[in-house]
Amino acid sequence: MPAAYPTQIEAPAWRFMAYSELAFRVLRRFARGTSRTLLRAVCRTAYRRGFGCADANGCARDAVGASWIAGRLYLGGLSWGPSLSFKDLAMQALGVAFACVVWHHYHIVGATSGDTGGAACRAIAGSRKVGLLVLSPAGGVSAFQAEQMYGTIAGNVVNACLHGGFDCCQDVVKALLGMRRRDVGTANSINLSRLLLQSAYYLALRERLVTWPGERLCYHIPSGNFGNTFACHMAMICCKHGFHATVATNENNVLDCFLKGGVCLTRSETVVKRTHAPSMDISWASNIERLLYDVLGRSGSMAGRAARTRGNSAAWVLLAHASHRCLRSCAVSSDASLHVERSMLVELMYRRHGVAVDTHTAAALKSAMLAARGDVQVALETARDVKLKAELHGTYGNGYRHAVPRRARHARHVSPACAHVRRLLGIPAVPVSAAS
Ligand SMILES: N[C@@H](CCOP(=O)(O)O)C(=O)O
Repeated sequence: MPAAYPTQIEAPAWRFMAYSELAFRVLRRFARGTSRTLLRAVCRTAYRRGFGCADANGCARDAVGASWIAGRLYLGGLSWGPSLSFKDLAMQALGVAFACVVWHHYHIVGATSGDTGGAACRAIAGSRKVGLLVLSPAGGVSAFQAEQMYGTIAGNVVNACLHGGFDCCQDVVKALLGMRRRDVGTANSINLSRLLLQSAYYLALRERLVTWPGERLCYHIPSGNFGNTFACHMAMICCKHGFHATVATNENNVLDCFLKGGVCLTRSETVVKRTHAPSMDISWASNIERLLYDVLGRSGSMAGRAARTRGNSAAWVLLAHASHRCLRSCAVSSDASLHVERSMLVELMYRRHGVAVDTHTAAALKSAMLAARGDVQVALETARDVKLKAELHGTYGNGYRHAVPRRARHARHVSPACAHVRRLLGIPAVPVSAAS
């Protein structure tokens, strides 16, 4: 957690600033001890590389943009990076930062339900100093995501599948980090720098979409591990004018329940349903513990006790208290969606507005469409539709070949750096993957 949040950080000039410069200005307020030259160089390098998409008119696009849908409804475009998901906005910068500041071999471990893994592979593959180990649930990612991750041919990248859901992969990552080794870090939102980098786009979009000072803006955020929403929560605290956030979830609605004043913050992994919005198929949203810390007076022990209700009924009272505090004091609300609603919205968006969205983004759009008419509503994009298209339509076509590796998808090379992490985990010599 940041020791303290900077406040009122935005300035009028931000509206016209390139995203790389704006991200640098957000970051420098949190990372006060770090060289400004280094931070600026990291942002410039990260957001130049691989974000150079042009829009339909051939105009250069910034790393972050918003497309108008109808009335006051916008789609927050965050998936123009190399792996086609919003995770690139943080992972590309982290990849550059790791390469700049790490002197010896460093090991990054990550758990993924599809997007974090792809973004990490794209950001770290080929690095000479950093090794990457990605753990994903066997059969729990889309065909495109599997090809994108398991097809990464680089000596420093290993993909391994675990039998279990995303929670099981994340538990392994947390156990590894718990060993407190200085040479092991993570690509997940457990790593606060990922969330600091993500909070920049909330401020950037707000600057671009709000036209007069009192205008209200609400972000609708597809949420699984709650990292994206926590990044928004941090941005809200730092922002002069504020905005509102709504968490959009699927049938695995533990977050929705918690934020509506119920207390079911966690469920057994066995009752997690597999859906066509797999990034939301989790039983425990890791970053909620950070929100608990903030709403429970920044007390680590209270947040820890409230978060550990798994098998501990005494903590429920504390958790119920936290849930009501969130309801009263946080500008975060929630909405859950069903498969049929998301599928209908994917279809409707394409037919009526000519916009192709993925199933997670559809959950955010549902929430945005139900929200108050007078305010600016921004549904945030999770990934480009192609990442989950095969699951809905049977194929994802050839239009996006640049986002998946061109070579054979079973070859895998193992670098000494990753072999070391593998040994730590006790993973067999040849990594097991869904592809094999
Ligand atoms: N939905 C994520 C799961 C990991 O979340 P993170 O924000 O903690 O990295 C994914 O797509 O991998």
